[in-house]
Amino acid sequence: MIIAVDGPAASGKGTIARALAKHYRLPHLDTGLLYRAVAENVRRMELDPTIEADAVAASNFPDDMLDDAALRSDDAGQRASIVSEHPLVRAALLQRQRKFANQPGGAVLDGRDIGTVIAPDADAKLFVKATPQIRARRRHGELRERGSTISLDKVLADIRARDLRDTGRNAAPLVMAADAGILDTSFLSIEAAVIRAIELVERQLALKAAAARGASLP
Ligand SMILES: Nc1ncnc2c1ncn2[C@@H]1O[C@H](COP(=O)(O)OP(=O)(O)OP(=O)(O)O)[C@@H](O)[C@H]1O
Ligand SMILES: Nc1ccn([C@@H]2O[C@H](COP(=O)(O)O)[C@@H](O)[C@H]2O)c(=O)n1
Repeated sequence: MIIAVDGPAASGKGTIARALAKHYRLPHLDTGLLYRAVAENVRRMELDPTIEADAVAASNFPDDMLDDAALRSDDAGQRASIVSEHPLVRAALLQRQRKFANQPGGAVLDGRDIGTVIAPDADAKLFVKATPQIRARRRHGELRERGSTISLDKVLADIRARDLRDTGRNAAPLVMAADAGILDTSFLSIEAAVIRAIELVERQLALKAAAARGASLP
């Protein structure tokens, strides 16, 4: 079974995807980390993230780079959204994500284009959202806990800038798949959001099973 979880920055999609992976005993891939690794590699190689050839040259990073704490910074997220605009960078990361999604038994992947590009035939799709202010507050708290002194205003401005780039780019923009279930986590606790996510997945699985039998659900 493949579960696709998409949504904007800090909407809670990673939290939901990890919980679904645990619930259904599936492996999980946070695809944002791949773009963050390219961005971090660009920085280390002293290349320019806005130049496609530079970003492509940095797309071949070692696997253990995905565990690097540097990838979790606000800056790395911003730079990731710059390198992710390049079609050739997206192409360089495509097979790795598809291979993960199509492994025997299935997987849960979260990102921006999982339900639309990476796994358009996923068994269940969620689009996780929350208001920019709530996302900024959550991300700010998380960064402060990790020792960052970044202000809430800066986190909110960065989230808005990232939303604009992610939804406005030509290559695989952030857009909800037509067959995704919407999960607005703005006023849900993590526990309530996870329960709702499982309900949405179960509903989609039941609808697909009924369709396969030629029946319909109430
Ligand atoms: N429903 C919720 N209520 C309160 N806090 C939440 C909720 N969901 C997630 N969080 C917190 O918000 C922060 C961002 O969540 P998470 O990392 O899951 O978002 P994300 O969409 O995966 O972010 P990114 O786009 O950066 O990968 C984390 O600190 C997480 O614990
Ligand atoms: N499938 C994806 C995943 C991520 N991106 C880009 O990477 C940036 C960082 O992602 P996070 O999930 O870690 O916030 C994000 O802003 C996107 O630009 C992507 O394009 N496609």
